[in-house]
Amino acid sequence: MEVGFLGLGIMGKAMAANLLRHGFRVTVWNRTLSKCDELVAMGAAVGDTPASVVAKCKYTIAMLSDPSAALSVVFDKDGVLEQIGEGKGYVDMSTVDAATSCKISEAVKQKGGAFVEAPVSGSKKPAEDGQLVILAAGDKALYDDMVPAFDVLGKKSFFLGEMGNGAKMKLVVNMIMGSMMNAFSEGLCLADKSGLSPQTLLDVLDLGAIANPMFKMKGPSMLQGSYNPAFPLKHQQKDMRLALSLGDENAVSMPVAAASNEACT
Ligand SMILES: NC(=O)C1=CN([C@@H]2O[C@H](COP(=O)(O)OP(=O)(O)OC[C@H]3O[C@@H](n4cnc5c(N)ncnc54)[C@H](OP(=O)(O)O)[C@@H]3O)[C@@H](O)[C@H]2O)C=CC1
Ligand SMILES: O=CCCC(=O)O
Repeated sequence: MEVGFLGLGIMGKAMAANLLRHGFRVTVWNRTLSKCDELVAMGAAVGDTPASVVAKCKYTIAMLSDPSAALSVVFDKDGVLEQIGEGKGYVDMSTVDAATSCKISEAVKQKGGAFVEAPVSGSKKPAEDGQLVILAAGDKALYDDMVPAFDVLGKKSFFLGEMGNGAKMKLVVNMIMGSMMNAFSEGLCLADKSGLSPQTLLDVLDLGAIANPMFKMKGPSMLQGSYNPAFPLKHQQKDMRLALSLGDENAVSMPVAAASNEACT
């Protein structure tokens, strides 16, 4: 199966590498083209523009920072829209809002192409290990075509129905995660400043009802003050902001998320 891959950041690089390791023919593109070099060394081809990748590949995946980047890659000069068409599919796995997904979907469909939004839960290591959770929505036929790729990229894929449901599910998940991480950070600080051992707190939490893989993974690094980004704070804050907008659209009061968003800013 030949796949185009647009966006080789923390996630995209790991995901494209995974596809290559599993025998997919992959043509990559990144705004900063030099980031393609590592994937080329693994056997990837390179496209000069998003349009050239879409022209070459029946299916193209994108993994980009935010709504602005996702829209730019589709609508700008040399973008996806210049080459998408009948028989081609575009899959955006970035974390964006539903309105962005729907705008891309309408434009791709007008050109005769098919579109699936498929944001993911799971960070850098799950991306490297093919253990992401894929939250897809949109064109069911394209989703079905992409299952072999999704099965390599993730441990579970959900098809959530109409366009926008993938984006909304992802934003709800990351709103909860951002709120949890704020409480976790405050708890570690309170333990430390009140004379308790933060390590003992990690041990207690890991044995109790609120034990979870994220605290177990992030806790030790936080105690060591090691913050090598797996999920950049700018993206978590983007997600909190988009989730709060989703709350506003649905008249849902979210004071915890609002406070957490302020802490991310
Ligand atoms: N990191 C994580 O743990 C997770 C991240 N996500 C989501 O996945 C997406 C990618 O995240 P991540 O890989 O961490 O982010 P990075 O910041 O590492 O990479 C962002 C990518 O987007 C590209 N980009 C940014 N702006 C533009 C633009 N205007 N035009 C074209 N390309 C652009 C960057 O290109 P360049 O290299 O040129 O800057 C890069 O390839 C985000 O939506 C994020 O919220 C989802 C799950 C987990
Ligand atoms: O969007 C990124 C979330 C990171 C994770 O799910 O661990």
